[in-house]
Amino acid sequence: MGTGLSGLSWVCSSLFMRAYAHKDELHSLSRDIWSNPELAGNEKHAHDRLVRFFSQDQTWTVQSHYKLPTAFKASWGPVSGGVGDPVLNVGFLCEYDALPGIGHACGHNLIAEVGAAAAVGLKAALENQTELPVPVKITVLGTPAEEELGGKIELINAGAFADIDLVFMAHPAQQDASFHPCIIIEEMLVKYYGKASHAAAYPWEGVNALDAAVLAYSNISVLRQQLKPDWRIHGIIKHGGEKPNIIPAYTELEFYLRTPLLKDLCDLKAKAEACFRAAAGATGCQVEITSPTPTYYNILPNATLASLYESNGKALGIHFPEQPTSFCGSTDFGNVSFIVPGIHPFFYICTDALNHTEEYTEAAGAEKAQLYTLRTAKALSMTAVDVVCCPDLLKKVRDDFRLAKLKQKEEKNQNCEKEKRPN
Ligand SMILES: NCCCC[C@H](NC(=O)CCCN)C(=O)O
Repeated sequence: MGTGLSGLSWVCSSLFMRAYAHKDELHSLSRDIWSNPELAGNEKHAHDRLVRFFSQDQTWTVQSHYKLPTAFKASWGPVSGGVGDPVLNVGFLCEYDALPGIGHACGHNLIAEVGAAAAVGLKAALENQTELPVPVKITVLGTPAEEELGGKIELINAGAFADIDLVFMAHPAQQDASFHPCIIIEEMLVKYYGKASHAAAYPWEGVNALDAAVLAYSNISVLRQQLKPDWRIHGIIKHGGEKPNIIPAYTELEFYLRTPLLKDLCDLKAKAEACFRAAAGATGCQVEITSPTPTYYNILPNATLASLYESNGKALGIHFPEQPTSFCGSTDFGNVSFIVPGIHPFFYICTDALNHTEEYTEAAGAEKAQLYTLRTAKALSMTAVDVVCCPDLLKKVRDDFRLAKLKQKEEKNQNCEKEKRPN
């Protein structure tokens, strides 16, 4: 195989046929994960299932429980190149955590399938190649706990991305998009401490922590009217008391704060904190405010990878609407995008249902999502093939990455002091 062939012609010759051969196995993989939904950090069944999937082909080296109890790593290669040549390590990410009560309502079972399928597809295309411009290795990382805790951030901190050169994953949504920014998110946990008393006999002796929680919730609702259209703040009361005749001595709220820019997040945090503290003042409660999980960053764009993905996707029949999706979520892939050049496209799965609903859970397990899922995996593999085969493209991808980071750095310089983000 020479270096001049496009990803598409390669794929037509080998990858399509061989990846197609795995289609039932891949569907069974995602269906099994879908049937056994597990919350962030507890994805034992999914971890074991994915480890088995890769271990059955002995050309993969598989590390279970890789740096985190439910993370794994599967590596293949390097192929081609001479001894001592620098290796290009292409990463694919699998997510597999579910949501409380509604299972795989964000379709992370399909993210696992896309990651596995794209890696298997790339391996099929590269197997037996001896004339690649650089030796290539494939790494699949099982990245748990996206919905909560930020598994990828823990893996970054543990060095799991240190030797990866490019990273690919894709997320199910309402339409196809080669790039969607995803916004920064920070969590706020608010605890009010009051004083219990008999609610009928001695109400004047109590300090009502539920009143504080309700006022806090209302303060935020009032604040919302004055926020910028692309900011988000939303929360729940996690603990609201024990019994109507006991004045609640303790309540707990969990809020998510989101903005596209870090400097806006600082403003939003300050406004939210004022709302929470005002509720404490009004009721006489003590308040404790913490951010229990790390901040998820926005996704850095990579124009070259996005445009290659779009061309490959179009060749496979993917339609990319002019009007980008209004999906306004957040992901710990954002933090990865600051460390390694990569893409996180969105893909349609043959439903109008919205993420985080029971209808979406059903769609993520349905047979009809398969065509879209595997087509997405193929487009990712083809994009990887393009970059692997063409050193100029690899250089462009790396230049885009540097440029995007530089732009963010300029933005970061306008931020409040205490915010940290990788340079
Ligand atoms: N610590 C809270 C993280 C919430 C992340 C969650 N992610 C998703 O819904 C996936 C969407 C894109 N990956 C969110 O609420 O945005």
